[in-house]
Amino acid sequence: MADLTCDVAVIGAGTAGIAAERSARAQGAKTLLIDPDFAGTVCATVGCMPSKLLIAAAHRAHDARTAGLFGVSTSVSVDGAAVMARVRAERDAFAAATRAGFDDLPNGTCIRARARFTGPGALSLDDGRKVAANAIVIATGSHPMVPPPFRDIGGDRVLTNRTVFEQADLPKSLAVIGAGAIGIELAQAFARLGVRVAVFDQGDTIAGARCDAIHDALKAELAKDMDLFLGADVKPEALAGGIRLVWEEGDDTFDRVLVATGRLPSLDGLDLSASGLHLDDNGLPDVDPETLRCGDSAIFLAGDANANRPVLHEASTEGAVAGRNAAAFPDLTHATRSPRFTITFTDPPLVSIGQGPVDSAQIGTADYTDQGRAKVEARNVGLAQLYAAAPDGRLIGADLFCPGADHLGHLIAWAVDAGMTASDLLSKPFYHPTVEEGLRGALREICRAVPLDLPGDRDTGNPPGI
Ligand SMILES: Cc1cc2nc3c(=O)[nH]c(=O)nc-3n(C[C@H](O)[C@H](O)[C@H](O)COP(=O)(O)OP(=O)(O)OC[C@H]3O[C@@H](n4cnc5c(N)ncnc54)[C@H](O)[C@@H]3O)c2cc1C
Ligand SMILES: NC(=O)c1ccc[n+]([C@@H]2O[C@H](COP(=O)([O-])OP(=O)(O)OC[C@H]3O[C@@H](n4cnc5c(N)ncnc54)[C@H](O)[C@@H]3O)[C@@H](O)[C@H]2O)c1
Repeated sequence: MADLTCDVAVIGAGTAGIAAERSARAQGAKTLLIDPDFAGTVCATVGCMPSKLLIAAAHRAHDARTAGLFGVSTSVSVDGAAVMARVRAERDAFAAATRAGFDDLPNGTCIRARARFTGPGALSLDDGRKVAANAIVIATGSHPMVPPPFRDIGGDRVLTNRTVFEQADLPKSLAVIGAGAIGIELAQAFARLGVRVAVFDQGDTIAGARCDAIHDALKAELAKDMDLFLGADVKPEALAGGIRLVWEEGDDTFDRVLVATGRLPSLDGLDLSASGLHLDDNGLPDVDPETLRCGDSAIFLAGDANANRPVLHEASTEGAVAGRNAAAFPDLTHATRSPRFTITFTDPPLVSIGQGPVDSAQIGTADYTDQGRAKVEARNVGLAQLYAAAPDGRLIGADLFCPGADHLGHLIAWAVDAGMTASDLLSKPFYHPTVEEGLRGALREICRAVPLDLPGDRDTGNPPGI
C-alpha cells in the first residue's frame, strides 16, 4: 500500500524536474516533486550562474588591464576574497529565487527525500514512504566524474564545480584537468584574475571544437593567458599545502587542482534495474529524444540525466516535454527538437550550432581579425564558419569563435531553425558598424558557391571600415 499516490512523480527538482512538474500540472495531473535538498538547481548553485559571475569579474580585470591601448590609464589590482564573495552573494540570490518558486507549488507537492525504484510505477523514499505513480519523470541531473588518482587525494586541494566557488580567496596557482567547457571557461577566468593557470587534457581537442581553423584560433587565444598541455597523461602527488603534477614532458606544483573531466548522469542509487526498463551495458535506458520516453514504459528521462544535450535550455525543454507526456500517458506528443546549440563562455565565446563541416556542402568563412567593429573594440580575433546544404544553400549549422559570438550564434541558430538559406539571411538588414555585418562575407561565399542569387538590392562590398 502506497503512502503517496499521484499521476506524475518527478524525481529531481533541478531545471528539468521543475519544468516537468509545471508542465504535468498544467495538464491537470496531480504531481509530486521529489528531491533530497531543494537547494535550487545545479545551474544556479554550482553551474552556469557562479561560473558566469566569475567570468564577469575576469572580464572587468581584463578590460582594465588592456585599457592602456585606448589611452586610458588605470592601475589594476584584484581583491580575490572580494571577487569570490560577490560570486557567492549573487549566486545565493539566484538560488534563493529558485527555492522561492517551490513555495508557490500546491501544498504537498514537494517531497524532501531521495527516491529509488521498487517497480515500474513504484518508488521507495529514503524516509521509508512508498510512492505509487501512473508515470514517472527522472530528472536527476549529472555529477562530476573525478578520475581515481585525483579522487584519492581528497582534501580541499582537489576541486570540482561543487567546491571551486566556495574558495574564500583566489589560489596563487591552479591546474585545470580537462579542457572541456567547464575547464576552459574557468581556466581563462582565473588566469585573467591573476592566478597562474595550466590546463591539461588527455585528448587533443579543446571544448569539442569541430573545425581546425576555429580550434587553432581558440588555442592561440587561450595560450595568451595560460599554459596548455594537450595529449597529456598527468599524475597527481599530494604535497603539504599543494599538489605536484607529473606528465610525460615535465612536472609542476600548484596550490589547487580543478578537475573538469566530464560529467556522468546521476542514475546510481535509483535502482533502475527494479524499474522494468531495459538497460544497455552502461546501465542506461533507451530514450526517445522527441518524447523523452524510455523504451515502451511510462518512465521519462529528461535533462543531464539522459546525457543527450547537457545544457540548460535543453534540460528545460526536455523537462516540459517529459512532464506533458507523462501527464497525458499513453497519449504522447512528439516534440520538434531545435538544432543543437552550445556556447562556451570564453573570451571571445566559442559557439557550435547544428551540423558541422563534415555534413556541409558549402562553407562560408568570416574573418574577424580584420573586421571593422571588432577592430574598433580591439577585439579583432577569430572567425566564424557557416555551413550550408546542397542544392539550395540552406543554412544547417555554424562554428564561431569571434567577438559577440554568443549573440551572433543566436541569430544563426534561429536562421537554421527557420530553414533560411544564405540568401534569405543576407537579405535582412545589417547595421553598421556591428559584428553582425561581418557575417555577410561568409553568407556571400555560400551564395556564390551554391550558386544562389545575391539579394539584388544590397551592396555586395564588405569593407572593415566605412
Ligand atoms: C560549472 C558548470 C557550468 C555550466 N554552465 C552552463 C552554461 O553556461 N549554460 C548552459 O546552458 N549550461 C551550463 N551548464 C550545464 C547546466 O547547468 C545543466 O545542463 C543543467 O543544470 C542540468 O539540469 P538538470 O535539471 O538536468 O539537473 P540538476 O539541475 O542537476 O537537477 C537534478 C536534481 O536531481 C536531484 N536528485 C538527484 N538524485 C536524486 C534522487 N535519487 N532522488 C531525488 N532527487 C534526486 C538533485 O538533488 C538535483 O536537485 C553548466 C554546468 C556546470 C557544472
Ligand atoms: N557554457 C556552457 O554551456 C557550459 C559550461 C560548462 C559546462 N557545460 C556542460 O557541462 C558538461 C560537462 O563539462 P566538462 O567540461 O566537465 O566536460 P567535457 O566532457 O566537455 O570535457 C571534459 C574534458 O576532460 C578531458 N578528460 C577526461 N578525462 C581526463 C583525464 N583523466 N585527464 C585529462 N583530461 C581528461 C576530456 O578529453 C575532455 O576534453 C558539458 O558537456 C556541457 O554540456 C556547459
